Amino acid sequence: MLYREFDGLVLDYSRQNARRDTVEKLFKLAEAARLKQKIHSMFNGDRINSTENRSVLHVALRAPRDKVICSDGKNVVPEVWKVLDKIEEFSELVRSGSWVGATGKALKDVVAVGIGGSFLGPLFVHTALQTGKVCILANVDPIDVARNIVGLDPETTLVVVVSKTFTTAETMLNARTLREWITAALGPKAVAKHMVAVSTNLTLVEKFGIDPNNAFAFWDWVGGRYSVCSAVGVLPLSLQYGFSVVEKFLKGASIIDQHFYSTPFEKNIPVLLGLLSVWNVSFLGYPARAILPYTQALEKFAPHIQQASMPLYFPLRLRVSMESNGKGVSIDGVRLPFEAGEIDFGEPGTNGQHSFYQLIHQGRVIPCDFIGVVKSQQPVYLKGEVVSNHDELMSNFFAQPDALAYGKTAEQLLSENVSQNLIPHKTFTGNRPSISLLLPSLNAYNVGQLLAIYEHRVAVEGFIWGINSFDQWGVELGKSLASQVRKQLNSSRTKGESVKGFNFSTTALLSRYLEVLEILLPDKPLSLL
Ligand SMILES: O=P(O)(O)OC[C@H]1O[C@H](O)[C@H](O)[C@@H](O)[C@@H]1O
Repeated sequence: MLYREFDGLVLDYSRQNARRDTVEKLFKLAEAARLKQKIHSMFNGDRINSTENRSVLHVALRAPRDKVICSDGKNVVPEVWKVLDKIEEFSELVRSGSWVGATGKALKDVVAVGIGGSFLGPLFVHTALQTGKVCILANVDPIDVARNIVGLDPETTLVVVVSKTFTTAETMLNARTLREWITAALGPKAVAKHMVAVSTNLTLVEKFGIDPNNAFAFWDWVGGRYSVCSAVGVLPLSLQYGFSVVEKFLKGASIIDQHFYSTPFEKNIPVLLGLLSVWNVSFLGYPARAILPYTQALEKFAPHIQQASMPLYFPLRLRVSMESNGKGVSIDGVRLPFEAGEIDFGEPGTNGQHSFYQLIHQGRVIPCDFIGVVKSQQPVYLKGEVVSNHDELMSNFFAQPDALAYGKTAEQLLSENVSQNLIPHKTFTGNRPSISLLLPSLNAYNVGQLLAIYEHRVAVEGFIWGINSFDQWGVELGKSLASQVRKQLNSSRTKGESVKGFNFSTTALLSRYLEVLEILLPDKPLSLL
């Protein structure tokens, strides 16, 4: 049966372009690729991220206290829990109003600043847990920062700077901007009460001026895009929802870790999903995947799985795959003779149905992940209606996979008296693959399960393709070119130096930018804060 259940979750993969014997062959492929050994290597703390010489142990971040998971022969679980305990204590102090700001007032708002993995995971989980309005986000664009602190009072705001390296240009710029916002209003000493940090680089945290006692550590065996279960996500989310809620999220992820590690492949949800993705990408040649949650609360799930980047803002009152598997060489550095990775995109249903589904139904073949939830976070029954608004939403969740799988034939259209000229336009070939994943509800525990399923699915794909899913060298090239441009802008703006050392096209565009800026920028620099 192409249907699996685990711990309240249901996976239906009967609408793939794969038969039972295809799945059997994929298990053989897994065996040939030594998938089981690779999974065990990851959990054993082997340095499977070989280009960075690091273990990949995000599973340790959500392991129960008594579990033993070693990196370099040392059990890392006690260190993990030391930080979790510190977060619990700190977030309770802030939430109860015992931690006061520089002027003695309790803190009401949290602004968390980060980018990439230090942003998207917390944003996804925050958006999933929040039943009310989704908060506004801030980008490195100064106007966004300015807009997002409108209405916030430095006296009652806590800034959490989230950066694994504590060197990322965008994050550090935003952190400096917010430091200035706080110190201008409350004086330099206020940083101690209004700014905390999450990082692996505690030396730079201290250099920045944040008290090391107010820093929450994580470790180089946690990849940025796999860091939401570290202090990166746990601190801001505990400040927002309380530690006990975040603990449930960690438990949900941990139960999937155990399932992934020990369940035979035929019943192993992340393994089945990973193998089917490899089938779709490498054998059927479908380069994209649509992630379509039928719940608005998962609107930031697809961006997290893509691993895009933007800074974030969390009002306390009440906010992985393309970076991982977007590789062109094998783990041994040999150019791949096939395409790896897929283009992930998505929107919650039914919104997506009114924008890009036409392409999915009749244009390109794009395997779809339909994600549905049985119990709505906010059920609404209108007077006189038997079905709830949520049932209406879920009707679409059930209908769309069939529309894709079965399509509509010319014969059916003829029997419906559709006019001849419209028949080609209304014909749908069907045979378009999808999976359906049904969660019992969208509480913190289920969100943890969902996260871990997708994290491990990405790992399975990478293990089969023989690539390193845990490094991201492609990101570095853009960063170093941006830094050259920044230097040029600096020397042009301060010393009037002309643009040099770039290709013709960039030189022309950059010169034009500087020329127009000269005309448009007023004499005095604008302060947006
Ligand atoms: O947490 P940071 O060190 O500031 O890094 C933030 C992000 O930087 C880059 O974009 C990396 O590709 C991401 O994986 C990382 O999450």
